[in-house]
Amino acid sequence: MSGYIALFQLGHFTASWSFISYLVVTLGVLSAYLVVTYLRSPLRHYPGPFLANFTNLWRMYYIRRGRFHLDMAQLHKKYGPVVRIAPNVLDVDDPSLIKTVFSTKGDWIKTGYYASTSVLLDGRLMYSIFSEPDEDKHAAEKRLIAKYYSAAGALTVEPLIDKIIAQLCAELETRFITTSEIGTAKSFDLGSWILYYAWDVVGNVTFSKPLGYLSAGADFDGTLRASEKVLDYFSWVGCMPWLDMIFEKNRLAPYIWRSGTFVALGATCVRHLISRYQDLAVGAADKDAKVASGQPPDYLDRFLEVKAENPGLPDSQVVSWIMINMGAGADTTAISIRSALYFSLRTPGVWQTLRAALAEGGLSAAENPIVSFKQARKVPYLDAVVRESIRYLPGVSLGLERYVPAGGQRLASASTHGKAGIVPEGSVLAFNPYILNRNKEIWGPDADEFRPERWLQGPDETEEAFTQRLRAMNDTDLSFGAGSRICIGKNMGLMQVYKVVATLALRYDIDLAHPEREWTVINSWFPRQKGLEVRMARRVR
Ligand code: HEM
Repeated sequence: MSGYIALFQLGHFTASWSFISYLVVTLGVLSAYLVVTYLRSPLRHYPGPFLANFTNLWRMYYIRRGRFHLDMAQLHKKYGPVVRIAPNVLDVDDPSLIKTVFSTKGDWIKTGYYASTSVLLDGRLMYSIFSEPDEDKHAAEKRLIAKYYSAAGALTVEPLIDKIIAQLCAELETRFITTSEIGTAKSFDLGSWILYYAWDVVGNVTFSKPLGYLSAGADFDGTLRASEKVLDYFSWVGCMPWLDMIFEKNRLAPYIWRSGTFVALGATCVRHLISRYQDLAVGAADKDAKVASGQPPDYLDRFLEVKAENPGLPDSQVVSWIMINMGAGADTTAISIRSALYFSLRTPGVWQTLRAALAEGGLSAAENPIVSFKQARKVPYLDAVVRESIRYLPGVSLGLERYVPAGGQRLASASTHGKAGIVPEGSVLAFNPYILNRNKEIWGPDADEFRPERWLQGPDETEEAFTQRLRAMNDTDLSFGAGSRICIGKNMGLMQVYKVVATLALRYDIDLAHPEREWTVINSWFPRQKGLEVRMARRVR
């Protein structure tokens, strides 16, 4: 018996010993790897959080917390304009570099961060216009569809947008706006309705069919939640893009991880394309007949037109374009509309000034039940409110990352921080619109305040001084990116913010239900807000 015990103890001891040996070896290898990573990094002299010296995990962890824009603001306060946030990545708050990095030359390539938004097709990664790293391929693709998103192109879908704004108002009036006394109005989450609206717009401009969220008053098929999950995933996995191959971009992933987030979005888009082909086959979706009946062509009509003009263009390309409208067009627009409403309602005097400005601009609910973009653009204070809202909380509030091209890049802004010099080719510079949009040298000491007036000429400001100030603001504002990779949907997104804000302001009295409460912002590349609770009443004055 005692022999067995001795043997067991020996076995136990041996097992513990081998476990300890493995642990020591693993920790040793890991430490050596981290130290070598640190020593090999040409960026190690730049300041930043200690752990970010060794691994991308620091950045990934903080991004996953959903408040990275605020974390970065703190870090820039502490370390200055250049902060090292990973062994190979610097976050840069230097407006003087924007024209170099975000130019139309296409020498600053998008990093692997963007790749996870691509889909795997027949075992091959299929880049989208958003994620394509090859600038020549990107330019060739963009050329095919850019005109449909230009200022003039976006105007052609305005009637499709108007229909959904009308539906938004009708749904709100039926469900919540039942009185002209704001004191007795019931409170509700306007933020969710703005999201339903934005997704229905995407459906209507892309397929001439709203997706049905406004009429359901809910995320009835889970797509909106799925889209949030896609963004949550994209925001952190991009820090170590190879992880995407394990979690998503392989044939087994959907079975193992039940992820398949981009796959699900892709499948929805394929369904819409098949449905259009079926309609075309029975003569139910002919574009010319549609136009003859007074309806504008939708984006899918346009994409199929491009496909017809370019034989050989695969259906997967059309699906990729549809996915862009769905994935990039709805959440960003909803976020920007929510910001314009929330910050204007919350900042004393702004909402009242906006309503007075709309009236001075000759707009009224009776004459302009749905405000046209042309009319909205004529009201300078509305323009100021929209631009300030997007500056204050840009629809993308994580770093726009680019690889430093051949020859490296000198960072003048880092000269006060140790061994500044040339950042070598292949390093990554990240420009976070949220950070640049709060740069005090450009926006003034009150950069952290919401103040639409900054976009207007001051009472004591000369024309020349204002022009100069405006130019500096425009050149720094990365809310829609810039250069060859500027947002393709900027015109369509902006048009909706102007129209929806003006229409709601003219038609309704709106109060925040809890003015004392801050809303919640979860930053997953798009900073989505929760808690735009309001009371709304029919406007009688
Ligand atoms: C107010 C709403 C919007 C905001 C704030 C916004 C913001 C941005 C930003 C900051 C970028 C630059 C990304 C980078 O350089 O890394 C971008 C790119 C892009 N956006 Fe938007 N966006 C908005 C609306 C839309 C809409 C409606 C669409 C739909 C078509 C869209 C499609 C795209 C595409 C395709 C790109 C990539 C462009 C390229 O790489 O050539 N966006 N957007």
